[in-house]
Amino acid sequence: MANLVKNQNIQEKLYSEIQGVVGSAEEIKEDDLGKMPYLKAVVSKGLRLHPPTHFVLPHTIKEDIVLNGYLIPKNALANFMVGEMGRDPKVWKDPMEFKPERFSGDEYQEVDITRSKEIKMMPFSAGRRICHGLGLGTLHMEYFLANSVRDFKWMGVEGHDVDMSEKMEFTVMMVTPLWAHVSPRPK
Ligand code: HEM
Repeated sequence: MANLVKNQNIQEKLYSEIQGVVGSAEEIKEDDLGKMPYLKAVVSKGLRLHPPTHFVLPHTIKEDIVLNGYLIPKNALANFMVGEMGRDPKVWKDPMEFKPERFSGDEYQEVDITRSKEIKMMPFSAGRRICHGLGLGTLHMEYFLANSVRDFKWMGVEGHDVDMSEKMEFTVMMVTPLWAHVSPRPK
């Protein structure tokens, strides 16, 4: 939401997509979400830059392996820097830019969320221990976002610039909570 408050053009593009799919229908249904590639791109972009957790759960190495010349011994504990992966300038051009277009169309297909082809970001982790709530979590994010943007316009508040700095708590939180004027959109 912070990125949509900061980038009103992206919020409006998202609103147009939602309007194009559901018009003035009372409720946005789960089936409608599948017809909204830009919505999915906005959610993916948010997860790439701001995964709720910057680490996965620790994993135990089952046998000695050599990775990039480094020995990772059996029984070592390994973790994955999920936050850093999504911001890696070797993988992502302008990594700190919030540009959902990057995930639209063919490129969106390319960055498959289950990471079966390649791993460029892994907010839900990857492989056998991938988050069991991936489907439910994604559905909730898309459903919440689509309904929040369809029914309300989210705008910044004077004197309260959107501050994207983060702090680590149980999950990663904003240092300065988001301030926004939320006004109903015309039906
Ligand atoms: C945006 C929402 C969510 C994100 C980003 C997320 C992310 C993650 C991550 C990174 C892991 C660690 C996986 C690993 O160790 O490799 C994980 C594990 C897990 N998540 Fe989620 N999660 C989300 C929502 C949910 C929800 C809604 C549920 C349940 C309804 C859930 C259930 C689980 C479970 C059971 C595990 C443990 C999997 C295992 O160790 O085998 N998650 N999640």
